[in-house]
Amino acid sequence: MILGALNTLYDRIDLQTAAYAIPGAILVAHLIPWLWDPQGIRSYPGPFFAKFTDIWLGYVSKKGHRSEVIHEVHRKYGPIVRIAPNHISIADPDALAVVYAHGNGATKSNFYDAFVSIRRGVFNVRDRNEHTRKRKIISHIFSQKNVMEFEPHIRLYVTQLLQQWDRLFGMAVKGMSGDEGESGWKGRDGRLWFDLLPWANYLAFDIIGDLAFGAPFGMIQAAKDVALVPKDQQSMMKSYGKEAKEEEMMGIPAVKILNGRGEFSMSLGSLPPHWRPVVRRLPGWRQGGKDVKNLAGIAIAAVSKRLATPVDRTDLLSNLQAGRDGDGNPLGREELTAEALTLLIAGSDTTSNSTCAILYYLAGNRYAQEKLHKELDEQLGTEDEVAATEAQVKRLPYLEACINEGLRLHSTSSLGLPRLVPEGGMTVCGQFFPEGTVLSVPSYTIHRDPTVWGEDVEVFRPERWFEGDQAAMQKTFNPFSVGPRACVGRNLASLELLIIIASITRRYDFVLEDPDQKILDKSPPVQFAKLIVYPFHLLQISGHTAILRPLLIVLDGLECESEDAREFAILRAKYRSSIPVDWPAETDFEIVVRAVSGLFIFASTVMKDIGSSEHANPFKRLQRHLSQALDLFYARILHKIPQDTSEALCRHTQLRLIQEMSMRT
Ligand code: HEM
Repeated sequence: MILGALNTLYDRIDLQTAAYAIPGAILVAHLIPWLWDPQGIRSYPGPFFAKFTDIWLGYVSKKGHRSEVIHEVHRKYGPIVRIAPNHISIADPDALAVVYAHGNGATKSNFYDAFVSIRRGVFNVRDRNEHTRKRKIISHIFSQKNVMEFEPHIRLYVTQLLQQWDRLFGMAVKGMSGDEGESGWKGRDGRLWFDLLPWANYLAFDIIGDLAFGAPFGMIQAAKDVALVPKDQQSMMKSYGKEAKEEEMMGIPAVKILNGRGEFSMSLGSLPPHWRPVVRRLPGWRQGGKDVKNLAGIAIAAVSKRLATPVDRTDLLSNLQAGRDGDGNPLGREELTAEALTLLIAGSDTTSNSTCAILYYLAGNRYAQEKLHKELDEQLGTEDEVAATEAQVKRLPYLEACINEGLRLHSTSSLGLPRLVPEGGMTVCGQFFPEGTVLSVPSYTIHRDPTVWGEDVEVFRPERWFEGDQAAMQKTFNPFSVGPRACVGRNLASLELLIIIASITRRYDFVLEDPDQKILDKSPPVQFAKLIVYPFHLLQISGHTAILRPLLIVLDGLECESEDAREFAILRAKYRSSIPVDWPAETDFEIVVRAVSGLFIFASTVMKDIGSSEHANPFKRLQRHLSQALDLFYARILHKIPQDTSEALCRHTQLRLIQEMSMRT
């Protein structure tokens, strides 16, 4: 019947009429709501197309730079802008406490429907009562006490990761290269070069796999993005408790799929719900739909494996199983799987992207990285434990400032999280918004508000966390969101970041391959940085702390006014942490002589050690530092001793040092 009607219509309408009628109808369909203006928001400025259609926001989201574009829109039009026909973005820190407040009646908007797979989980459930029930079960899992029990597991995987890097480093300094990690690794200039993002993903997936399902995905050990999914998801869910056969499973790239799914859901969620079934079938979107399904498969396989082989410890899944709904009933298998999937998604790429962002900024900022090295060396001591412990990292102000500064510049959820105004409307920053309006506060933009953070908002400068208006900064800093839908895994995420960043920075020095390379603010971000990694704990390696004494005296003599000297101040502090504190401060001639000879002995001894070990590369760094130290030493100290003596001393020391070094290189 419908076909018949369409045929009749087709016969009656000629192509020319259709060419006018179709765009005309589309225009009218968009113009009427704008003229009618049911929410009374027509007066708010914003991009022209965004006033009439959701396509603008959908397009911007699909392109992957939503937060940056919205930021530019705010710079152009001011703090309150219309970014879709029914969506107002408010870039004002004061709005956070209203839009996301406890008890304000606002719910998540239909944006979150695009993130549902299997069934709604705590992240994408929109009904308030349903959310309260789920949240009660889940927040218990993430109590500070429970999170502390996870600490050894986090450290285990950080250790595995660093052992892998050490192994690759050993080969890289011999000039080798390999294909472990998504884009492989190579040795160049005696250093190890690789892309950090895949490794950060392996780490995050293995940690969350262990915490959630009692076993890691094994990505670090395999150095590969791979997870098992069932070929038939439904039947596997029905047979939970039975061990799956090998032929029922297949391997898929989990990280790739997670990223694809994030991009897909983000852009689909920005479109009106009635368009989504059509749009998801379009060529650029079909793969995203498959990713959503495959991702669910990862959770199904992991839950199935875990239920078939129970582990003798508490993990998130056992906590979920112990949870009860309002009537005292346990979660059904679908709900259990949906929540496990939520934790897998929420706890993996968030942590890995944050890790990458923080290390990216540290890699691009020598001063901050050295300062962090210093704090870690001083506080963590000289023990050669690979992964730092919670007790070691919990009160390190500079480490915390580096993490906060990284999260300020690069929050993984930097877009404004959309909330639906409840019955009765909502007044935000003096403006009234009626029921049904969608409001959001973009973290990306408020994290760059110069009135809060200062004029250098784009600069990674951890020091800002010790200056300025602390209350304003704390109020504006929003990486984990606020209110009833704030991140439930925040305690866990913070602990992970502290241990990961401390352990990596303490052990390695890293730089960007291309210093001008910008971090991309895609959500989720794509790969952005290469790291150079090499162990810097020369002194711990050498174990010759006694010989360090004269070296310190030399370094102590240096004044710290120039950039070079600042680096030496950091170096000195680092070395000092390995040495007994009862040192004479004098720099008389005797001591200078001892210092220079000590420097020489130190250098040659360390070089002997290093030269005979596989760590040939740190030697180069030491060599650079020592020759710089000597240059500065000559320039600034030697004028204090008789010239002929100093010249003889210089020549003698320099010559022997150079000879020794050239023998070793
Ligand atoms: C650096 C790491 C992390 C960041 C930056 C982060 C950030 C956030 C943000 C901004 C939200 C609010 C999302 C929204 O309203 O749409 C959120 C929610 C959530 N996060 Fe995290 N998160 C991190 C790590 C984790 C971890 C490790 C877990 C657990 C394993 C986790 C579990 C959750 C859950 C379950 C929710 C939904 C809470 C609810 O709606 O009640 N997150 N997270």
